[in-house]
Amino acid sequence: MSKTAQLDRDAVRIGDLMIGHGLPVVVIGGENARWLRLPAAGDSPEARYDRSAQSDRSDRSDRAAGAAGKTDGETTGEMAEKAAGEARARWAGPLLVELSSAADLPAVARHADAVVIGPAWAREPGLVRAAARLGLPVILQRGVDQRGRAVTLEEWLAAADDCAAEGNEAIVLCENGGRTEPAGAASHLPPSHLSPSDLAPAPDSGPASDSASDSNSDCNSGAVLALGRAPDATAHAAFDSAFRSAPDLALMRAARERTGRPVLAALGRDGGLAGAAVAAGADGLLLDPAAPPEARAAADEAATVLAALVRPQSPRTLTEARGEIDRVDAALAVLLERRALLAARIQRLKPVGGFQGRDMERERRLVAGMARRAPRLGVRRLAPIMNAVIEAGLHAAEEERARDRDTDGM
Ligand SMILES: C=C(O[C@@H]1C=C(C(=O)O)C=C[C@H]1O)C(=O)O
Repeated sequence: MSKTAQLDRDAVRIGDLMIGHGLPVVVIGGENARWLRLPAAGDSPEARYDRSAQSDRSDRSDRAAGAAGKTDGETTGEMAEKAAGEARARWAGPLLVELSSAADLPAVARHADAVVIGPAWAREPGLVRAAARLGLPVILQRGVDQRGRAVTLEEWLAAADDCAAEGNEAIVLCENGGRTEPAGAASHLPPSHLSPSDLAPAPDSGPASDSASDSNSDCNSGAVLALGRAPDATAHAAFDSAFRSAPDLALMRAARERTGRPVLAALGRDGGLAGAAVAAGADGLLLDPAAPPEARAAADEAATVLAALVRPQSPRTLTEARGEIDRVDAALAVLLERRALLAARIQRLKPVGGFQGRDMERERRLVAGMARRAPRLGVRRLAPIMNAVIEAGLHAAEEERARDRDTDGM
């Protein structure tokens, strides 16, 4: 019996984590689920050391290389076994393991809850099919392949079809970034003009190497053009790097619409696009194992607050419904806090502020405006709610002013 027990293509279960349409946005790489990238055979000892140090710094040593670094005589498969086994022993929750080669498959089958196929392999049907046959959910990443070429939407979806052809429908599409369109004037070269020496890792992607593993060494970096030959190269390089390594959210959305399968946005170590990814329909956010706490916080916040606004759900159980209420309340709290700050500002701007300067006509109009967006409550029910909100804001503002006066008078 396969571990996936997949019924429907629009939701995939990984351990106790459900990813899909109509379900809460998941954050992988944070508290919900871990992502382990297996060390590649070509990893130099320095690269392994460097990766390990990054993991240690972020206090999240899921990145196997280094922690379970290769010692002499160890095969790639043994390395994978050790790394995946160690990760499993440290973490009981959902564990996603990224292959570095076909030799890793047995270790993945033994220890992982899902197999991750990195962008380097999306166009290797043999490996994709072999991974699908493990019977685990498959996370299929799109980005830049081993030769520095961006995998197209069609190729990505063809790889998903390869998985499905093996009888595995538990597929999650993960958009990593890597543009097919050139971003800067100097990069109007067809991909076939590229040689490995034209490629450089993105700034945060660790030591440069033309090995397959290193061109895929960071979730979100991919390989970018080093525009070293053009005169305006330096000016464009930083922009190009950021642009090319960011997930293509329009493409992610298209993949979701075309296939009905759940999609993830790979954010790398930067939470900056978390909100945009959620708004674009991501069912989950994938963070690099070495992402700093701020990136994880940004991803969690987008998956909670923003998702409550842009991703209405239809929960079926009491637990699901309460989870959704918690997210809506989180969004309300953020907005109530912002409203109270604005109301306090207004009290300072008005000739007469506070309760003394209360403007009942303005309050009546704002309730009427809100009732159009909240027809279930209507004016009659909203009026007392907003009266309480407004009075709470005025009380907080008056207390703050009194404190300020005391401080000034001292
Ligand atoms: C903020 C103001 O002061 C008071 C508080 C209001 C509010 O919190 O929305 C509205 C009207 C006033 O009674 C204002 O005049 O706009």
